[in-house]
Amino acid sequence: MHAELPLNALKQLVREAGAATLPFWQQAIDVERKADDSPVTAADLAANRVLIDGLAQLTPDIPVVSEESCSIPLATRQGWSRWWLVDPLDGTKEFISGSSEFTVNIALIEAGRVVFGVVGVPAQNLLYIGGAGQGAWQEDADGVLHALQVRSQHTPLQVVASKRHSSAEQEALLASLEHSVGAFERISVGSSLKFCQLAAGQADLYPRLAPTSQWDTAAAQAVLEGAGGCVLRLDGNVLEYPAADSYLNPHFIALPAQAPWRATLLKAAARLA
Ligand SMILES: Nc1ncnc2c1ncn2[C@@H]1O[C@H](COP(=O)(O)O)[C@@H](OP(=O)(O)O)[C@H]1O
Ligand SMILES: [Mg+2]
Repeated sequence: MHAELPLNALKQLVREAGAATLPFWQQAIDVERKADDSPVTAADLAANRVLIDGLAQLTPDIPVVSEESCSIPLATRQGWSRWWLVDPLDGTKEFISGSSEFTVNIALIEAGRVVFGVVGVPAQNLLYIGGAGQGAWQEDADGVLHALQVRSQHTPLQVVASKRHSSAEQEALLASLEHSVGAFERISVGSSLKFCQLAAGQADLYPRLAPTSQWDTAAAQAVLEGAGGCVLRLDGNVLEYPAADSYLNPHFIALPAQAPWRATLLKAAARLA
C-alpha cells in the first residue's frame, strides 16, 4: 500500500490523535461555535495539533488541509499535486453527546482523487485503512489486521444514514429504493463510520443528500474503495476532491461497486441530481 508512505507511523499518529480526544470524552466540555455555527471542542483542537505536527514531521513535503486549519488561499492549493485532507474529529456532535461514533480521519489526495485513508475510532480502539486498488483492513486493538470486503447481496438491504442530517431529496431517494428494490432497514450512525460499516460488509448503502465537507468523507471513501465499494455523485461519477473555493461536497451515495441494484438506484438518483 503506497510503498513510499510511512504506513506504521501514520497509523500510530492516528491512534495518538484519537488518544488525545479521549480525556475529554464523556466529560463536561466547553463547546465553541465556529463561523458556520458548527461545534468545536478542545478535543477537536487537541487531535488537530497531534495530526498537524505529526504529518509535518512524517511527510514534510506534503501540505495539509484540516477542518480546523483550512484557511489556505485557493491559489496556493491549486498548485498542489498531492495533499493531506484531515478531519481530526468527525462526529463532533456525537462526541459531545457521549456517543462512541466519532472518528479521526486522514486522507491523501492526488490529482483530485483520494488514494489512501486512515480512519481511527478512538472509543473502540480500532483503525480502518485502505485505498482504491490496494485493499482495505481493520486493525484491532492488538494491532492485528483483518481484510475488509463489501457485501453485494443482503436481504433486506441495510441503509446507514446520519443520525442528525437528512433532506427531502434523501427521503425521496429512499422511497424510490423501497419501491424499486424492496423493503430496507435503516440504521442511524454518526460520523465517517458509516462508510467503514459498508467496507466491513455490515451495511449496504449510505445515501448522503445533505451537506458534508471534503474532510468528512475522503479518508473513509478510500477505505470503502479498497474494500470494493464506491462513492458516487448523483450523476454517477466518482466523488472527487478538487481544490475549489468551497470545501463542500456534492450529494453522494456510497455502495458496493457490484451491487445488483446499482443501476436502478442511480437512475432514481439522476432524477434528483
Ligand atoms: N450544513 C452543513 N454544512 C457542511 N457540513 C455539514 C453540515 N451539516 C453537517 N455537516 C457535516 O456532517 C458531519 C457529521 O456527519 P454525520 O451527521 O453523518 O455524523 C459534520 O462533521 P464534524 O463533526 O467533523 O463537524 C459536518 O462536517
Ligand atoms: Mg467532520
